[in-house]
Amino acid sequence: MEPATMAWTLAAAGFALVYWFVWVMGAAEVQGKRAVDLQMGSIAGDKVGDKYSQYWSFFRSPKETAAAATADKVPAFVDTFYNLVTDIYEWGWGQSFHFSPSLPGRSHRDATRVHEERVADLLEARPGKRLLDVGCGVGGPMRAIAAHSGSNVVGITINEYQVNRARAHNRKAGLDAQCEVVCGNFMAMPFPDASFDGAYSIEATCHAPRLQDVYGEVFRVLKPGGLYVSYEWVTTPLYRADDPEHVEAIQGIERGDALPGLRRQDEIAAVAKEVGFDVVKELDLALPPSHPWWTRLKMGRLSYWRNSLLIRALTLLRVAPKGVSEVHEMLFETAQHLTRGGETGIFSPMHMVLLRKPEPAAAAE
Ligand SMILES: C=C(CC[C@@H](C)[C@H]1CC[C@H]2C3=CC[C@H]4[C@H](C)[C@@H](O)CC[C@]4(C)[C@H]3CC[C@]12C)C(C)C
Ligand SMILES: C[S@@+](CC[C@H](N)C(=O)[O-])C[C@H]1O[C@@H](n2cnc3c(N)ncnc32)[C@H](O)[C@@H]1O
Repeated sequence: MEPATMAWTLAAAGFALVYWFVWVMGAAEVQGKRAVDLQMGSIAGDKVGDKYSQYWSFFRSPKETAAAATADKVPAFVDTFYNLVTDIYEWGWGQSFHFSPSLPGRSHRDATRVHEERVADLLEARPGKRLLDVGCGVGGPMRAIAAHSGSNVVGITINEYQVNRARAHNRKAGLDAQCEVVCGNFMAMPFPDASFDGAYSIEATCHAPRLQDVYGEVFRVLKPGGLYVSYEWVTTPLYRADDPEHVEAIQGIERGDALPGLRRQDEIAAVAKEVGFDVVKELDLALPPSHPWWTRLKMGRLSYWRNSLLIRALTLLRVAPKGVSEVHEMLFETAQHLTRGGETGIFSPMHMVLLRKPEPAAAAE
């Protein structure tokens, strides 16, 4: 081959390789977000590093002091966290920001959908019903539940960037007539009393410093007789506070997921009763016969490596803002702690409670 032809062939092959690596390999789990679209929510490109340091400063003071002194600062801290991670989550995981038990022989997408549709079925959702999605992310569950049940869903999230992403996805899916999204704090919701037929939260209330504050609000906005399903992040009875390995995994999960402190499994139903709910059902969906929820994290090692490389390249080329690599590295570490929590059985991200707001007559008994 002529040297010039050889050079052109090599250049074309190199270009094709880079194109494949960035556009194809780096494509989103669920079509939509690509590596080249990674932003840091509503944070300006040159402020990502500062915001990332600000995020970490929350964990610097001793735990007890931090929890007490900063409870009122948690929503802002959680908002910063979601500005930092939303695009990476969408790109590397999909539009549903939660785990699900794996289903042998079926895709992650199917497993996610089944886990979401279970919520709609538990709520007996159907056309004409108005549901509340407490901590809705970019709306993956909301769209699955609206499509499956025909009900209307209103989602609330503290993060404005997620509101815009969720609205765009709703329009694209043709579900914007059924799905609405509001920016606000689920501990002080901008909805009138008794304005929803049902409510659910999927892996979101773990961000509340006091579970009473969010469960109390859900109780207020539900109609009497209305059902509420929550998938809660908890430590299980296998967790030992005197085992350094257990403590390391749980603290790692808290630091990498913007949690003011994980709750024990037995606290959930107690808080629900305290705010007035009847507990209809309580079940840890992570326990057998369910298949492990953490295998999806373990299987992704090769893609983490690819993603990390891709992010570094895009940062160097100034396509992705500086600081994305650090955030990605933090998520990689968090994935190890979550996997450890799953393998040891000390942690569950899907402790399910089904609650009912009593009818007035029943409440008076
Ligand atoms: C409910 C919450 C979030 C749960 C999960 C959706 C996310 C927890 C950890 C996240 C991830 C970890 C590793 C990332 C990987 C390094 C990257 O290359 C691609 C994205 C990840 C897989 C990312 C995806 C989302 C999680 C699994 C919390 C916040 C309450
Ligand atoms: C892990 S994501 C789960 C999102 C969604 N439920 C899903 O499964 O895709 C947690 C969500 O809770 C929201 N959230 C956390 N604290 C909140 C608060 N105080 N008020 C409103 N939303 C909050 C976050 O903004 C985010 O959308």
